[in-house]
Amino acid sequence: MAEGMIAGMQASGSLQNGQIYVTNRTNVDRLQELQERYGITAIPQEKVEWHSMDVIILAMKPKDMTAALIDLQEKVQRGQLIISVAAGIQNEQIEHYLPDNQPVVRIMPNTSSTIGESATAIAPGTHVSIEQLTLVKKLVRTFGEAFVIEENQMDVFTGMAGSGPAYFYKLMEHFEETGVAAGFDRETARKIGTQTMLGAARMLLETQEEPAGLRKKVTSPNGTTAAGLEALNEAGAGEAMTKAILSAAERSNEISEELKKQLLTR
Ligand SMILES: NC(=O)C1=CN([C@@H]2O[C@H](COP(=O)(O)OP(=O)(O)OC[C@H]3O[C@@H](n4cnc5c(N)ncnc54)[C@H](OP(=O)(O)O)[C@@H]3O)[C@@H](O)[C@H]2O)C=CC1
Ligand SMILES: O=C(O)[C@@H]1CCC=N1
Repeated sequence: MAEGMIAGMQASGSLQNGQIYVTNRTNVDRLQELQERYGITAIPQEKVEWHSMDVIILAMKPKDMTAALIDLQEKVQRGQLIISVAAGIQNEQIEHYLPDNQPVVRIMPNTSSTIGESATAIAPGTHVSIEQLTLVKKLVRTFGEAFVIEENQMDVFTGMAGSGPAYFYKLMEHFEETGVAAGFDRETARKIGTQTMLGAARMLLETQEEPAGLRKKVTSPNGTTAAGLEALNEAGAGEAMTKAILSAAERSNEISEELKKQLLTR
């Protein structure tokens, strides 16, 4: 996810390469790769001048978050803005490990940040100033659209947009397989699917019409789309989408509960 954000930030031209630093715990080759690919500064953790960073973005797996925060306790400056992209980890849980009144913001991007098309949620913690929130919005907009939400909406946002690209890729896999099985070569089947998905998404964005209205315009009485939609309904496609979003949201909540248990022991 970090690479996706870096790619989007860099391509936006809003940030200079010299403004972006990236680090990790162990994988030196990965750092080298990121530095070569994006022209940013990739350095081992011990060489990071933490005090000179305007913003520290935490993009490790939720399971690695507690250790990372404990490590950060000594390094973070008072008032320094901390952004977390970790699914399921609440601002309060992050604040718990950091000095009093540390400004913390949770964001939930998705991998479409790579091409500047993420739908990213922003949920500020309790110690974030208006200026800092403005800065986060500006940063997030370098890799897509920003949605400022209440933190209690974060689990469901994660189910919708954080995980969302995977649902559409999964649909595309089926779309493509069906085309291939019917005799199209894979490349053509993928292009047909991609253009169809892109066209539908742009119609929604550019016409501002209701999805149901656009659907009706495709659906001739007793025609092919009606047959296709009936099959989708019979297979429970609508319910499946709702279930996917809610299951992901539930998992986000579970991750938060798992961290709460760790919190009791540290
Ligand atoms: N993948 C996605 O689509 C999305 C992911 N997220 C969130 O982003 C986070 C990362 O996910 P993802 O990119 O898939 O995971 P990855 O495992 O690909 O990346 C995690 C990175 O964190 C590094 N890391 C772990 N601990 C530390 C530490 N203490 N200090 C510095 N670096 C550390 C790891 O490197 P090393 O092991 O070398 O330290 C690794 O490069 C998760 O919290 C996830 O919930 C949010 C939205 C979407
Ligand atoms: O699968 C995950 O947990 C992460 C968070 C949202 C998307 N990917």
